[in-house]
Amino acid sequence: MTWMSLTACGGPTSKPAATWSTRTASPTVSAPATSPSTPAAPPSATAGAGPGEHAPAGFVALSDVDPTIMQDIRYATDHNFVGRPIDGYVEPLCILTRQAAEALHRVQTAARAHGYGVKVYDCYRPQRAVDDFVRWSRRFDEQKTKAEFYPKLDKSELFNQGYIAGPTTHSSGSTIDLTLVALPAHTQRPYVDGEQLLPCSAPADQRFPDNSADMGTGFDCFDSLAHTLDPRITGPAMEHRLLLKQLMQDAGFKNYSSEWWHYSLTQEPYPRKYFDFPVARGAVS
Ligand SMILES: C[C@@H](N)C(=O)N[C@H](C)C(=O)O
Ligand SMILES: [Zn+2]
Repeated sequence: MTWMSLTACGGPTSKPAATWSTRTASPTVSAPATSPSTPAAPPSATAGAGPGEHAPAGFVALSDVDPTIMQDIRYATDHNFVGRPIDGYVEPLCILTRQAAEALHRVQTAARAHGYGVKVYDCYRPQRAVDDFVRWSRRFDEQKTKAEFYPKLDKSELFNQGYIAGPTTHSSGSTIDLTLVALPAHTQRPYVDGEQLLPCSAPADQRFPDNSADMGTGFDCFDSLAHTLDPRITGPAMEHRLLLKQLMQDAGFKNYSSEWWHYSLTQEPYPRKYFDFPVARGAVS
């Protein structure tokens, strides 16, 4: 994907969506809070959900709350486990409930005292994106980025083993996938669609050169090495995971033990609501 997909807020990601309006409140889908779960019965949140929907009250663009938090919104790009932009990601943008965004701003302030900044990979995730993941998981011939994101796992296991959830708490707007970046942040080279892929579970100098602190694996590495407290992760990588965990817990977030990058606000304003408005500037303007 392009260089422009990795930005600090206030950069090129924050341009307004040009083509769609804000005519209705977003529908929600209520589904059992069984995250993560299997893809057997995807919710039908997309029914009647056109591209003109607006976020409910209380959703914000993270860049409006803290423009210093870096954003690398992978599902708006080719650099993710599917290998193309995902349905519903109109723009590479982090949208969150105001409570989650303000809590993340506190994390950013605390992280700076340790010499780090926060970088988000995913924030609010529309239900239509989850439905896209489910459809993709059933097409066994599509393995474009297996070599990087799930080199040791069969694709059919990704939902079963809890690496992808449907429904997901991301759709409630208070769950974030994120990492820490040592400051000053190094420039990260762009991912080029079709480039040779390196396994996310390889040592830091042998995987995609993300500018984040070494967390022991890359983001969305569907491998047991990504389990937050996996005992094979030691030294600086485990220290980075534990620092992120402490900073996030102090701000009211809880980690998902199978993914070092996945955190949910414990006191979230929309529990078990699965929204489906698009990820686009116009949804929160
Ligand atoms: C897909 C990954 N980034 C993630 O967020 N996984 C959890 C389990 C989810 O989908 O909720
Ligand atoms: Zn997540």
